Amino acid sequence: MTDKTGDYSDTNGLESKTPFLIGVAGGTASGKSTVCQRIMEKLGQQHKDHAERRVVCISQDSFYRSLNPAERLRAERGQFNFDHPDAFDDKKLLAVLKDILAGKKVDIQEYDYVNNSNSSLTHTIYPADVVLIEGILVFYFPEVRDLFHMKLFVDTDSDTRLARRVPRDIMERGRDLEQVLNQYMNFVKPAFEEFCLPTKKFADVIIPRGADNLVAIDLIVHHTWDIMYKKRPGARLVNGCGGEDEATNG
Ligand SMILES: [N-]=[N+]=N[C@@H]1[C@H](O)[C@@H](CO)O[C@H]1n1ccc(=O)[nH]c1=O
Repeated sequence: MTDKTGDYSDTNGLESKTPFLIGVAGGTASGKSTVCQRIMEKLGQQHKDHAERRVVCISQDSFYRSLNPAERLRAERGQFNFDHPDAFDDKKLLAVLKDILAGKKVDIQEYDYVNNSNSSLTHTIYPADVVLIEGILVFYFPEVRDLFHMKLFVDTDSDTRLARRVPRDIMERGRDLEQVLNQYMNFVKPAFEEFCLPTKKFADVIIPRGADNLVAIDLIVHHTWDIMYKKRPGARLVNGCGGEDEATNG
């Protein structure tokens, strides 16, 4: 029988199926990306070829708006606020998410933190079952927030986040300690409190301790799996999400 949401017995059903959109918010260095990676691994998608991957992740950082010359100069001196909503091109993010929901493939630019701008590198996101979008302000813009089917907030202590952020910015983003701490105190911390933390109330699930919280991640993976695949008779379960073919049970 065809269940109320339509017949998914053919694998082509995926292309015509709206992807399950998961927003993952939280402060900088809270573990958002790692939570997304764990969810992708557990759904058995991490090592698949891009074109066949059924769970993908994009970052809100790919949607930083272009800076004018004066802003770029400030950014090089660590005097530009990348944690403020105005730093993002939310209209572009909204348009891309709507394309993803329409089952279209989209090209996403890789952000270059060293040069504070989008790099020429892009990667293609093919139609997928589950699309994760992670970023400090993914719940700030109402039209973007309203597109998510599930909203997760990664709630990690600020001191833990700072302790992670300092070495990362120095080693991976070519900054010095003084600049990192100044930027944190002048922009990152105040903007987190003013713009990011208030969006926690929109979350469906708050994940204390982020990626270390394996119980929370397992609950989220199983719930996502149930929503996405229990409806597809014959869908194969992988990576401990049930371990056997789902028969149609009417
Ligand atoms: N600076 N600062 N903070 C933002 C924010 O905390 C985080 C968002 O992922 O990336 C940081 N960020 C963003 C753009 C950039 O060019 N450099 C940078 O460090």
